[in-house]
Amino acid sequence: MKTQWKDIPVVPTSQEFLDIVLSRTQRRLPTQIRAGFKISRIRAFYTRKVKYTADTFTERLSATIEGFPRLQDIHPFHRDLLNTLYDADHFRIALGQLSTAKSLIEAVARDYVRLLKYGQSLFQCKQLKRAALGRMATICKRLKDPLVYLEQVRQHLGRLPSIDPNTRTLVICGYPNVGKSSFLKNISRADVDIQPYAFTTKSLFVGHFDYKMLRFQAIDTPGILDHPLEEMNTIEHQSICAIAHLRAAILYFMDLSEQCGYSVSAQIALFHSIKPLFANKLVFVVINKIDLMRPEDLDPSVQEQLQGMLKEGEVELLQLSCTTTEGVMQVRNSACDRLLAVRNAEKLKAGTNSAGEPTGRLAELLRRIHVAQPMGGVVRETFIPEAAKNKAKYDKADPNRPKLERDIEEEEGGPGVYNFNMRKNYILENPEWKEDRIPEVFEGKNVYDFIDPDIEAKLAALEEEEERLEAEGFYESDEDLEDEDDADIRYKAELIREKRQLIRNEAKMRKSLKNRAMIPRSAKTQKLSQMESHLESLGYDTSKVSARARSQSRGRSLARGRSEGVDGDAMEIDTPKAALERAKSRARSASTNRRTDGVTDETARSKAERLAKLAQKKMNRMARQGEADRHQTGSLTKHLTVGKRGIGKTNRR
Ligand SMILES: Nc1nc2c(ncn2[C@@H]2O[C@H](COP(=O)(O)OP(=O)(O)OP(=O)(O)O)[C@@H](O)[C@H]2O)c(=O)[nH]1
Ligand SMILES: [Mg+2]
Repeated sequence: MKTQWKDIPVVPTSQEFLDIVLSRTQRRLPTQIRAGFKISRIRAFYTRKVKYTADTFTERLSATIEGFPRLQDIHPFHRDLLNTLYDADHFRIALGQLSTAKSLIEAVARDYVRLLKYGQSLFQCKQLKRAALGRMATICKRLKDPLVYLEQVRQHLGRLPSIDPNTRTLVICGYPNVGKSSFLKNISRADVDIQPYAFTTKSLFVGHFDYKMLRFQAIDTPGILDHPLEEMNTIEHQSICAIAHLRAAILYFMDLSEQCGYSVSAQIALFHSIKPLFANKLVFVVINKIDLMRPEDLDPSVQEQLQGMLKEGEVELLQLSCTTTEGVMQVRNSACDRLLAVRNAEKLKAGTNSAGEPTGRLAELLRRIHVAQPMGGVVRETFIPEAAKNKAKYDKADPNRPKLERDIEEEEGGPGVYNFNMRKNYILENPEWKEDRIPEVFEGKNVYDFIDPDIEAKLAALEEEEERLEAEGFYESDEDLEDEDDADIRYKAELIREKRQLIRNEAKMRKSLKNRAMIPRSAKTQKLSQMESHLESLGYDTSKVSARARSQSRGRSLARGRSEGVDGDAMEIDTPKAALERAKSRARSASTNRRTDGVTDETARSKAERLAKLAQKKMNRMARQGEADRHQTGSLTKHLTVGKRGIGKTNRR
C-alpha cells in the first residue's frame, strides 16, 4: 500500500508514445519484402506488421492504465484524497480515454488486416499498412492531454506522504497558525515548515514516532477556517479528508492567546461545525501556547464555551506549549494511551480475547459450525504395536544390535567385493525356489503366458518313459565303436587339412612380404670405406673385397648420371681413374634396353614394373593423363559446375 504509488511507470507524451511504438515495430519487423515475392508472403508480412503495431499500442496503453490505482479498490481516505487533489472525474475520464483509444486501435487493426487479405500487389499492401498505422497514430495523438495530465498525477502521487490508513494514527487539526506543525516537529522528526503566518502548511505531512514499542504516525494537516464545506479550498479539503476517513485520535489544536489571528470563539465554532466528522473517534482538545495564555485566564463566558466543548462526549482537554515544550510529551502519551485502549477494545469485540478464546461474533460463528464427534460415546484407545514399544535405539557399540546390510557387507569383504543378494527376502511357497532363475522373456514371448499347469505331470511321465527305455536296454547300442578303416580315413583327412593350411599360410606370407614398406635407397647407402672399417673391426682382411668391388660395374650407371650431385659415394671416389671408369659404364648402359636398365636382375625388374603400375593406377582410375591433368566427370551440365555459388544450397551441384 505504501510504496505502490512510487513505482507507477512513467507516462510518455503522445509523441514519445508514437516513437516508442513505431520504432519498436521497425526494429522487430524490418522490411524484408520485395516485389518479386509471392503475394501471400507479402500479405502475411504486412498483416503481421499491422497486428504487431496494434499489439504494442495496446500493451503500452494497458500498462499505463494498470499502473494507476483504481479508485474503487483503494482505501476511502486515499480515494477521497485523490479526488480532492486530482479530481476523480478528471482522473477517471483520462484513464477512460486511454482504454477507448486501446479498443479503437484494436478495431483499426482488425479492419485493415481484413483488407490486407485482398491486397493485390506489394504497393497496395504497403499503402494499406500505411493507412492502418496512420490511423493508429492519429488516435494516439488525440491522447495528448490525458497523457500529460496523467504524467503530472504520477509525479505528484510519487511525492505524496505514505500514509497507512490502518495503523495507529494521530491527526493534528485546527485553525491556521495555532502551532500544529510545531507540535509535529516536537514529537517526531518530520521536517515541516513553521512560520508565523497562516497556511504555512499546504498539504498533509506525516511523522512517525515510537511509544511503548509501537510505531505511531502523526499527521499534520493544513489549517481550516470555519466556513461551509463547499467553500473550502483544496488545501482545507485535505484536512477534512484526513479527519473524516482515518480511524485515528483527533487532536484539535487551539490557541487561546489569539496570537494566531483568530478569535477563541471562532475556533470553538469551527470545532462544533466539524464535530460530525468526529463520530466514533477519540477527540482531544489541545490548548497550545500555554506560555502565553492558560484556559484559567480566559473570560468566564469564554471558559464556559470551552467547557461546553468538553461536556458532550468523551472529549479531553490537554495543555501544552511548543515553545517551552511543556506538556508536549504528556499530550502525546495520553493521546497514545487512549488510542491503544480503544483499538484493543475494538479488537476484543471483533475476535479473540487475551486468553485466545473466541469472543463476540467469532464465538457465535464457531458455535454454529458442526464438528464430527465419536458416535455412541465409544472411546477408542490408542494402539501401539509391541514391536514399536520394544524397539531399541540403534547403537553401534552394542554387540547385540540388529545386523544391518552394511555389517554383512563389511563381513563379506567390504564394498566392491560383496554383492547384495536381492532374492534373499523373496517370500515364496518353497524357500528353495528363491534362487531359481526364471527368464521373463523367451524368444520374444513372455514366459508367463506359456506356463503349463500340467508340467509336473508331464515331467513325471517322461521320467517314467526314460526309466522304461533304460530298463529295456534302448541306450546300449554299439554305434560308437569305430572300425579300423574309419580311423585311417579320418587320419588322412586330418593330414590333408593340415597341408592345405600350410600352403595357405605360405601364400599369405609371400603376399605380405611383397607389400612391405620400401626402404629408400639413400637410407640403405653405406660407404665402402665404412663397410671396410666395419669388416676390419670384425677381423677380416678387406683388401681383396674393396679391390673386387671397385673393379665391378654396379649396374646403375644411368641413374648415377642423373643424381650425380647427391651421391656421396661418387664424390668420394672422384679420381681421374674413377671418372674414366664411370664414362665407360655409361656408354655401356646407354645401349641397353630401357626396361632392364637400372635394375640388377630379374626380380628387381619385375618389382620396379609393379611399382610403376601401382603409381599409375590411381591416375587411370580418375581417367587422367597425369596428375596435372584437369579432370571433370561428364555427368554434370556446365551451369552446375562453373561460376560462383548463389544463395542456393550446395547440394544442387
Ligand atoms: N509563544 C508560542 N508560540 C508558538 C507556540 N507554538 C507555536 N508557536 C508559534 O506559532 C506560529 C505558528 O506555528 P505553526 O506551527 O507554523 O502553526 P500551524 O498551525 O502549523 O500553522 P499553519 O501551518 O499555517 O496552519 C509560529 O511562529 C510558532 O513559533 C507556543 O507554544 N508558544
Ligand atoms: Mg503548519
